[in-house]
Amino acid sequence: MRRRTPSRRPAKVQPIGPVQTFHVEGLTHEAKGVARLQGKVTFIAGALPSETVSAQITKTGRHFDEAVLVNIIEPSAYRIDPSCQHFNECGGCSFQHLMDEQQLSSKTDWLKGQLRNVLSGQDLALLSDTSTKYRRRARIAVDNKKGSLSLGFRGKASKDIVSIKQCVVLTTSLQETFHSLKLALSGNDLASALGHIELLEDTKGVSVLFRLTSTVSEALESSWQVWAQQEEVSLYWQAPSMSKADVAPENMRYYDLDGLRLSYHPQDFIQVNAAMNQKMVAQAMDWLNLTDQDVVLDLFCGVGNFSLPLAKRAQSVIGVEVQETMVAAAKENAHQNGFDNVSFIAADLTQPVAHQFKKEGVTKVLLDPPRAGAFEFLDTIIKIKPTQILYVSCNASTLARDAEYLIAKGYRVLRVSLMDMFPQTSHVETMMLLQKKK
Ligand SMILES: C[S@@+](CC[C@H](N)C(=O)[O-])C[C@H]1O[C@@H](n2cnc3c(N)ncnc32)[C@H](O)[C@@H]1O
Ligand code: SF4
Repeated sequence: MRRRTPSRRPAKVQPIGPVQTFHVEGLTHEAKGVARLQGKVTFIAGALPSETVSAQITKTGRHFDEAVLVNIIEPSAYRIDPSCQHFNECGGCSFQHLMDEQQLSSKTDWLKGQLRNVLSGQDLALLSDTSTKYRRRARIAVDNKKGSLSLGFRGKASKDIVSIKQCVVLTTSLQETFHSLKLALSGNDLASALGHIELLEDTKGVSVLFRLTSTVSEALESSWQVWAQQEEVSLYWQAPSMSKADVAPENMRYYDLDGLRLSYHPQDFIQVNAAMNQKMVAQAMDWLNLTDQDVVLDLFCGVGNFSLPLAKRAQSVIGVEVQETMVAAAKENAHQNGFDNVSFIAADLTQPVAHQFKKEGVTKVLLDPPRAGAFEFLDTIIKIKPTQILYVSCNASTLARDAEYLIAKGYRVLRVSLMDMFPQTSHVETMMLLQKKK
C-alpha cells in the first residue's frame, strides 16, 4: 500500500494560533476531516477519519472552526499516495488520498444522509467503473498574464490557475493531446489569444476547441491545422464574436451508445464519463423494464442520450429539452438511427409548458435535470399520473426535495443507486426509481 505523510498547506490561507493536535472522527462530503477541540467542531482539509494530525486553525466561527493540515502523526490505514502530482494544489479532485473503496463508502454514507427523509430502508445500489482516465471532456484554463504560459485548472485554495503537467483523470488520448498542446503552445503566438481550451474525446476521435479572446491571423490558424493533422485531432475555433451556432456546424461530433450513434455539437452537453454513461443508461433501461405498451416522457433529454435507448424498447418516447440546437440534434439522431416512434419538443421546464402530455398516454417519466432539480415541473408530472418516475440527479439535495414532494403526492421510492460518475471528486450522481402507490 502506498502511504505518505504530506505537509498540506494550501497557499493563501493564513493560519491563526498555534499548531495543535487533533484526532479525526469523520469526513465531510468535501473531503474535510472532522475533529473536535474542546467540544467545538473543526474541519481539517485533507485529514482522514481515525487519523491523529497536527493542524493550525485558519478560520474561527460560532459553530465550527477550519484548520489547515500541518502533519499527519498517525495515518489512516486507508490513506494512499495520490496518483496525481498536482493533487495538493489542483481544485479538480478532493479524494485521491483515500482508497477507492473508502471513497465509495464515504459517498454512500453521505448520500444516505442526504436522502434520509425519502429512504425507508432501501439499499443503495452502487454503479462504478475505473477511478482514473475516465474524463472524456475537460475545460483547460489558460493563464498567460505573467509572461509565462500556464495551462491547467483552478486551485484548491484560490482561484489561481494551477499549471498542470499531467491530469490522471483524463482519458489516455486526452492526456496525450494535452501534453502535445502544452509543448506546441509554449512560445507560440496563439497562447496570448486564448481564453480557454476545450478537450473532447468521443467515438469520432479527439477534438480541441480554442476559445479566443482576440482574433488570430490566417497564417497562425493554418499552422495549427498542421499540428492538428499531425496529432490526428479535429480543431474548432471560437473567435470572440462567434456564438455556439457559428462553431463549425458542419463538423458535428458523435458517440456510440447502446448500438446507436448520437451526434452532437462540440459545445453541447454530453455525459463526461463514457463508461459510466453506458452503465447508467443500461441500468435505467433495466429498472424501467419497458414493454411495447409504454409511452415514455424523457425530460431534460439533451441530444437523446436516454430517449433513443428508450425508443428501442417502448411504444413511443417524447423528449423535452430547452436548447433548440440540441432538440434539432436529437431529432436528427432519431432519424439517423431509424426511429419513427420518438418526438422532441423544445421547452423550458421551469416555465409552464403548453403541450398536453396527458393526452399522449404517458406511462413512465425519466428526468435528468441540471443541479437545480425539476421542482417547477413536478405538478405537471403528477397530473400525467405515470406509474413510474426514474429520476437521474447530479445534486442530492434537490433530488431529496423533489422526491419528498413526489412521495407526498402518492409515489414511493422503489430503488436507489449511487453512480460514481466522477471518482476522486466529491460529486455524487444518483438514480432513483419511484412507483405510483396503488
Ligand atoms: C444533466 S443534462 C442531461 C442531458 C441528457 N439527459 C443526457 O443524459 O445527456 C441536463 C439537460 O437539461 C437541459 N436543460 C437545462 N435547463 C433546462 C430547462 N429549464 N428546461 C429544459 N431543459 C433544460 C440542458 O440543456 C441539458 O441538456
Ligand atoms: S483534476 Fe487532474 S490535475 Fe487536478 S487533481 Fe485531479 S487528476 Fe490532478
